[in-house]
Amino acid sequence: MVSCLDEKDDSPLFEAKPAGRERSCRRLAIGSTILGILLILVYRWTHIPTGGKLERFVWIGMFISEIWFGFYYVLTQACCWNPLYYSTFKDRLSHRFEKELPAIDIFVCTADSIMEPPILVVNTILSAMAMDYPQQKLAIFLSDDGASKLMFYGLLEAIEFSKQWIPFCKEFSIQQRSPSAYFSTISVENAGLMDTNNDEITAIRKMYKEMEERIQNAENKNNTHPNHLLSLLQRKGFVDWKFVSSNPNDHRTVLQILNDGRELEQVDDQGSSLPTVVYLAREKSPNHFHNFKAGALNALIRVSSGITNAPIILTLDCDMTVNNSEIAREALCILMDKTGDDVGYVQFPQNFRNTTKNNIYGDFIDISSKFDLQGMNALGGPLYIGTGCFFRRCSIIGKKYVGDSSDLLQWRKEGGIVNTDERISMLEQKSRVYASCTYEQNTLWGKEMGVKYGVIVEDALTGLSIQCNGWKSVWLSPERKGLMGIAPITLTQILVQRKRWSEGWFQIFLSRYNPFLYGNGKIGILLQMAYSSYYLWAPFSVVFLFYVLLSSFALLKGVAAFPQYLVDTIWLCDELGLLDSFDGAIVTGETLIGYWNIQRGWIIMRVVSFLFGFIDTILIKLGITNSAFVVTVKTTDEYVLERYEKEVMDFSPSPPMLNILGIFVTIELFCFIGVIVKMMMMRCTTIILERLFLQFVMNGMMIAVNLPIYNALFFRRDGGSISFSVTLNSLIFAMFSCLLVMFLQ
Ligand SMILES: O=c1ccn([C@@H]2O[C@H](COP(=O)(O)OP(=O)(O)O[C@H]3O[C@H](CO)[C@@H](O)[C@H](O)[C@H]3O)[C@@H](O)[C@H]2O)c(=O)[nH]1
Ligand SMILES: [Mn+2]
Repeated sequence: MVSCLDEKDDSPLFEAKPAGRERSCRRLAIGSTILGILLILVYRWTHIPTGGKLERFVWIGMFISEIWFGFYYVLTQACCWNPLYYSTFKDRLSHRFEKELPAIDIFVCTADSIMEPPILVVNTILSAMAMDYPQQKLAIFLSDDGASKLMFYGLLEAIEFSKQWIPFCKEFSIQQRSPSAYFSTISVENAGLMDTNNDEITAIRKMYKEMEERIQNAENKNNTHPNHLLSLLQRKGFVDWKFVSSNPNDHRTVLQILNDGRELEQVDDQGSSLPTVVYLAREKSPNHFHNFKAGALNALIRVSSGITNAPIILTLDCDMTVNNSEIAREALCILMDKTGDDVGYVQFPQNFRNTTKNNIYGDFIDISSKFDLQGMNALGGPLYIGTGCFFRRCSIIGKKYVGDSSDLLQWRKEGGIVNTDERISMLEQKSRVYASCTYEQNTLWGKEMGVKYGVIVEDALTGLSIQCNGWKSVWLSPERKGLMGIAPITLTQILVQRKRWSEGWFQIFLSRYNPFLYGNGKIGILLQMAYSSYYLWAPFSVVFLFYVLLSSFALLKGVAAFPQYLVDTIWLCDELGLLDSFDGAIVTGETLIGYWNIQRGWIIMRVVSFLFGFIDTILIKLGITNSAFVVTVKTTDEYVLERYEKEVMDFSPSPPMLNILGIFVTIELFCFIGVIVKMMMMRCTTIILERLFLQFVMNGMMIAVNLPIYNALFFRRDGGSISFSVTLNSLIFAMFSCLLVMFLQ
């Protein structure tokens, strides 16, 4: 390795490597698949049946769906065309810039102290405070849309604990800077460390446990606060809290600078300064619409600009803890390099610390990350995915890109310094207006400035508009995972989350921000395609349902939906996602069962989440409903957790939207049974099988892949199964529609 001192001062801080051989292989695969698709479409076109009406209808229906699938396939492959991998040289960064590293404002959003318990958020905050970075240059801004006193109290506890935690992390070079995550992995990861420093670890662990207990007690009994915090509480006072009723949606702004990193009033055990910590619950009133997380982020952008105004902003969800202590340095290698001047944000992947071995809900996020989002690097860069993203303040505020390379150093001088003349309370006073309900009236906030309003996936829309303002973005995936969050652990949680995503994305597609229109001339066509492949999840569901049901009903009727050629098997499998992402699954280290689960995951998402996302989007367009940001639950009861750990699918609490899944799988089952009965009665197995082979296989596969759903519908009796009313509805509706089809002429 070259020593730092030998480096010339303009040696690059990062490197972007195209994938050589891999790229050729992918292109070959894409090319041949597209060729296959075209051949199939030509075959469909030239072989439209001339006979019965029903035969024609089925054939043309399948044909139209396949045109869509083919089109969609092309969209998705834009990402795979030219993978580009970034790597960084952190030693060069510290050699050259250690003293001038820019200040960073870290935004953590939370919304509900029941669904997102304070101890979880406290861990996120501690992990960010303890990052490997000059602590006096860090500022944590917590936005609490739940306006919870408990959360506020948790934040005070976090500051106290950080005085021991930060020096501890530094002394032992701990990577995992969330205490709870660290203590749960410690025995495995740091066995050696354990031996020699047992005492210190035991002591800090005990301290953490006590804090955890105090926070939990406060939750349970609304307890009084422990002595060592009383003085702090008295001094800071719950001034603002006096005006907060129990209603989190109707209160004035609560803004408190709990620690000012530059004042050195609070230091850690080693005498070093702590990061600045600010609590914000923006003003809420029933007369104003608050734009969910987007509104919270914009309030944070403004409030922080009055306090620290750091040139770099990191956004974190309340469950995203720092897992790689050097992420800030990783990101700055890109943002501070002179060739990175046009990079508006650096996005880290979302990783989860609670995944199970076989990916029980078949979540495809990992595969998306490794392929699609990674693949966007060469096209201009990935979407912003809401968490784990380092922005230049000016890119997110929305100043048009001017290409001035000195920008970052300039801000560094301005940012990160509180005017010492201003007392903290004056500063609070001044900044409070930025978080008021009315501040944004008649401004460009949410439109041209800051995080964009109007859709419930503020992240995707904001990323797109930053791109369209001329910035690039980078997907950075260091070997040691940057951040770790909590993945949904029941089917309902994941269904609700994916419905929100598919709905928000489709809203973007139908809005004036449609990437093909809005991005026209601003971002490349491949990037427009890549983004659209996500934005079209919702309508995909409709075609998917139509295709699968048409083929199954046709099977029941004895009408052929496919020609009798083997080549279609491959095509068919591809479309059903049965071969979908096999290479992806292998590369991301999925087990075979995990791969199988991913196939089910896609089916369930399409049948339920994306379908409801689609319907809701249409209703919103028609002005019939409004969308809401339903927060993903991040707590759990012990039975749910037990099922999750055993990898048993959990359908509780069986929400009404499960009806559609039940009906779908039951129809599939009835069609399959129907055709078998028919074969036995008519003794014409071979004829039926010959003509309808592919449909038969497809139907059979659907049933095989969905076995856990049948189990929950008809056999399971535990708390995680599907409720009886859903089972009943499924049977009735499926029976009714199969009978209807059978008597159709
Ligand atoms: O009115 C709200 C609603 C949500 N949140 C916060 O937003 C974050 C994300 O919410 P979560 O329920 O965890 O949603 P996910 O689906 O897991 O989030 C993904 O998708 C969201 C967009 O739908 C992005 O905002 C997130 O960053 C991204 O991780 C959480 O910290 C919430 O506390 C708010 O601050 N205010
Ligand atoms: Mn989340």
